[in-house]
This record gives sequence, C-alpha cells and structure tokens, in this order.
Amino acid sequence: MNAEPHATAPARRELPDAPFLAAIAGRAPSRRPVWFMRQAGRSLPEYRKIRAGIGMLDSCFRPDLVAEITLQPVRRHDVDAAILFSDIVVPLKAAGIDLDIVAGTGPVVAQPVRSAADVAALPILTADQVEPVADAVRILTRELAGTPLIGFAGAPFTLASYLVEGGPSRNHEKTKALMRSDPATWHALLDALATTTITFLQAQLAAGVDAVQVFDSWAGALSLADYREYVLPHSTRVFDAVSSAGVPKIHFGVGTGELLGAMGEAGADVVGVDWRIPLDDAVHRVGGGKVLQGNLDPAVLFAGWDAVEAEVRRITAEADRALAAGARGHVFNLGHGVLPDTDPEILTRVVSLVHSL
Ligand SMILES: Cc1c2[nH]c(c1CCC(=O)O)Cc1[nH]c(c(CCC(=O)O)c1C)Cc1[nH]c(c(CCC(=O)O)c1C)Cc1[nH]c(c(C)c1CCC(=O)O)C2
Repeated sequence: MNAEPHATAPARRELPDAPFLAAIAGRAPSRRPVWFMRQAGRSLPEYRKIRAGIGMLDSCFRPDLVAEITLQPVRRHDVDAAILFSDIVVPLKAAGIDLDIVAGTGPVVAQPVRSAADVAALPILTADQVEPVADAVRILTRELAGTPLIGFAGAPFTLASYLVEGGPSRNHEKTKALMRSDPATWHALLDALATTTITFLQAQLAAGVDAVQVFDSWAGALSLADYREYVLPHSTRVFDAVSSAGVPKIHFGVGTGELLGAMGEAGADVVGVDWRIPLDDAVHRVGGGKVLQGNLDPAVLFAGWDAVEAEVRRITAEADRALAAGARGHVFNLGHGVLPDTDPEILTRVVSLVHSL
C-alpha cells in the first residue's frame, strides 16, 4: 500500500455505476447492494490481529491502520460499500475531551457534562485536529478502486448521551433529566455537538468520502414529541450543513420505529431501519422518495444458515414491496452493527445470497 497520506485530495471519485450509489440515486443497480454497519471489528480475525496491543482510539488516529482495517471486510465479504474505521467519539477525543473507549463497555467520559458551565467549557473541534482521519480517507480513495467509501459521525443526541451519562446507559436518565430540567443548557449542548459533528463530516467529505452516515443509535430512547422538540432541529442542522457536498446522506437509529418519519425530515436521502419494523411498513412511516437501508437482526446471524437465509429472503421481498410502494431504493444492511462474536463466514454468505436475489 503506497501510504503517502499527505497528497492533496483529488476531486471526489465518479462511481455512478457502483450498486450502492446507483440504488441510492433511484437507478436500477447491477446487483442489490449490501454492506454491514460495524463490518470492521472483532468479528474478523485479521482485525483482532492487526489491533493487538494498540488502543482503540489510538488506532483511529493512525491513517495506515484505519485504511487497512477499513479494507479488511471489503476484501473478505465483497460488500458494496466500505465504511471508514473510526468511532463516534473520535471527534470528541480530537477536540480535547477526556474520554476513552473501554473494550466490552464502550466510551467512558472522565468528567460528565451536567451543567451550563460544563457545556460552556466544551471544546469545539477544528478540522486540523482530525487530519489523520482525512489522511486515511485519502489513502482509501486510492486503494478502494470502484467501491464507495462511507464516512460517518455520531448524531448530537447520541453523543450528548455519552457525555452526560459518562458512558453507555440503558435508560439515559441523566440525559433526559438535563433535557427537561434545563432546556437552554440542553440546546446549547446539542448546538455545540452539532458544530463539532459538522466539522468532522466536512473534513471527511473534503478528503473524498462518497457518502456519509449519521448514527443516532440511542434516539429510540425518546418519544416522538421529545425527539421533535429536543433533537430534530440539531440533527437537521447537521444534514443541512453537509448537503452542499452533493453526496448521499444516511440517517440511522435503533428502536426508531415511531421516529422514522421525523428522522426522514432531518434531511437524509437514506433512512436506516432496525429489525423491528418490516421495510414495506417502514416505507409508509418514512414517507415516499426516501431510500431504505436494512434490516436484518444481527442476532439472527447466530441462528444457523437456514434461519439466516429465510430472513434474508423475507427482507429482500419486503424491500421489493417497499419499492413498489414508493421507496426510492433499498440498500441491504443489518438493523444494527455486526456483533463482535459473529462468524464472518456467515456475513460473506449473506452478501453472496443478497447479490443473487
Ligand atoms: C454507539 C456507537 C459507538 N461507536 C459507534 C456507534 C454507532 C454504531 C452503533 O450503534 O453500533 C460507531 C462505530 N464504531 C466503530 C464502527 C465500525 C466502523 C467500521 O465498520 O469500519 C462504527 C460504525 C468501531 C468500533 N467502536 C468500538 C469497537 C470495539 C473496539 C474493540 O475492537 O475492542 C469498534 C470496532 C468501541 C465502541 N464504540 C462505541 C461502542 C458502543 C463500542 C463497543 C464497546 C465494545 O463492545 O467493546 C460507541
């Protein structure tokens, strides 16, 4: 791999016939596109080998390592998109927030954000602080040939939940308490996080990613009314700010069955659906003209090939009914990220089956 990361980024690649981009543009793809959220990670022995002895966040700031890890699932599975190996807390770490990623737990924040003073003291990301990520993108746009590269960031609400809770949370009680008890501080927090998220996405876009995904993984913890009042304006600002790049934008969350319409309003071209809602139902919740992405339950991958095959066939049939009902396109994916102990052979067989349907 010729890792000359500091070369000037070329203009964005033109990949109109790539199945992932064709499907999102509403054109008939040459094959049904499929990729997996968290396709890079501990399900791959080659990932575990290359990461040995290197901290998760350290690995995210090493362009050569980011590029190689991003490429691993593309080589192994023949997926139709690569997703940059990074993490939603990378921009927060780069900005100077004291946090780490604890294996088996997730992000842990040293000083949780609980007050207006804490919010006012939050550092805002500058593009130079994520130059190593941009360097990795530039390496990948040369190494990936015809496979599109998806950049990503966490949405303001999901980032806020980690900062306020101090780590992963089942009920997000501290987050919701701040949201409701001190709306001014809450909106100031999400505004600051939206600005950091925009800077992080714009750095990836300037370096040449072909699409972006915004992960609002924990938005499903909210009621529709709370999502609209406390979250949607900030997520909308993120999508508005990156629209001028002219690349597909994907919006995903978990447990979002009642939020799909509002999430579609935020401005994405593609709405990711978790496994709880059939795609031919989701199309009516999201509204016509949007592309749907999903939605195999990651846990089904542990149930043996017969169960996996039946679910893949069910989901592609529901996707075809969603297309007939007005969905602009479908990208096959899981309904959440690949689980760490997943057998990678099963993922490769899912790709082959989806491409045959
Ligand atoms: C909520 C969230 C996080 N990070 C992310 C989200 C949104 C996606 C989702 O909801 O699954 C985003 C993310 N983080 C990672 C990816 C994979 C990117 C890719 O496939 O190239 C993605 C898409 C790498 C990672 N991010 C993390 C790992 C595991 C780190 C390791 O290898 O030990 C990977 C591969 C760490 C992390 N980071 C986070 C969690 C919950 C964890 C898991 C903790 C654990 O189970 O060890 C926060």
